[in-house]
Amino acid sequence: MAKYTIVFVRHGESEWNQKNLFCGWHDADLSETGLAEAKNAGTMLKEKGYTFDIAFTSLLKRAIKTLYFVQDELDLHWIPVVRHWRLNERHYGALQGLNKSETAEKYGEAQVKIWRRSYDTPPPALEKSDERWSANEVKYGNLDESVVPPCECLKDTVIRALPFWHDAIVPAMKAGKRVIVSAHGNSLRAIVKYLDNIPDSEIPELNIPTGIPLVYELDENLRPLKHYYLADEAQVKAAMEKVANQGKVKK
Ligand SMILES: O=C(O)[C@@H](CO)OP(=O)(O)O
Repeated sequence: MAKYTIVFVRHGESEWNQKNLFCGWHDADLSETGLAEAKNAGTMLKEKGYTFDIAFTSLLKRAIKTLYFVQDELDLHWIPVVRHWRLNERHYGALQGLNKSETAEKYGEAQVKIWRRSYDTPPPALEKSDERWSANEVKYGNLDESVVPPCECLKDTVIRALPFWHDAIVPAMKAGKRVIVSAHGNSLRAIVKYLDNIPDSEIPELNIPTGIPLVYELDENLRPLKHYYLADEAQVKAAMEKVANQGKVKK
């Protein structure tokens, strides 16, 4: 029997998802569709009887707002919310702001897949002089500049996300709290890779859809017993394919 249950949700569609732009640490807002997805995630959780004692999210508004709309549906505005940069999206470096399909036209779909999904090949790095350099943003002002990445491959995201998993999320679960995590496609891929021990060679094929709650049931050693999305299989499959196809040349 499961000792712990944790719910992950990737934020609803952002305005930059809608435009098919590499987003990373750029603080894109939810699109209208994303807002509806966030509310729908809350409704699905409510219908299935989920409730939470604490929530964790990133410093990016697409995840924070998604969490808020989930809380709103569940009438859980009052629970503690811990926001942390370690749950941020993977930093997409100099690709941030570029269109994924146009980048595939220019560099080829295979290269874009490497940049999007390989475990340890990072995208091109941002220069400190670039106006997109994240350390210039007020919200990262209290961070040591050396931890603000110029770009990240998934391996880098695993390395920076796991300390937060172990030091903040696990203790909350062990204290008996029901936890929800609202984060991002790649920060969630990082956590799920760790939980399910997914090999580096298989992780490129994992895509996490927006706005569909993903439930993990864990044993007393925090090993996953099973996981499932709160949506039917066909819907999840289609949503995953949609994410995978974002890196393809537009026909
Ligand atoms: O652009 C991004 O930051 C991420 C998530 O939206 O995209 P991808 O699925 O290409 O890693």
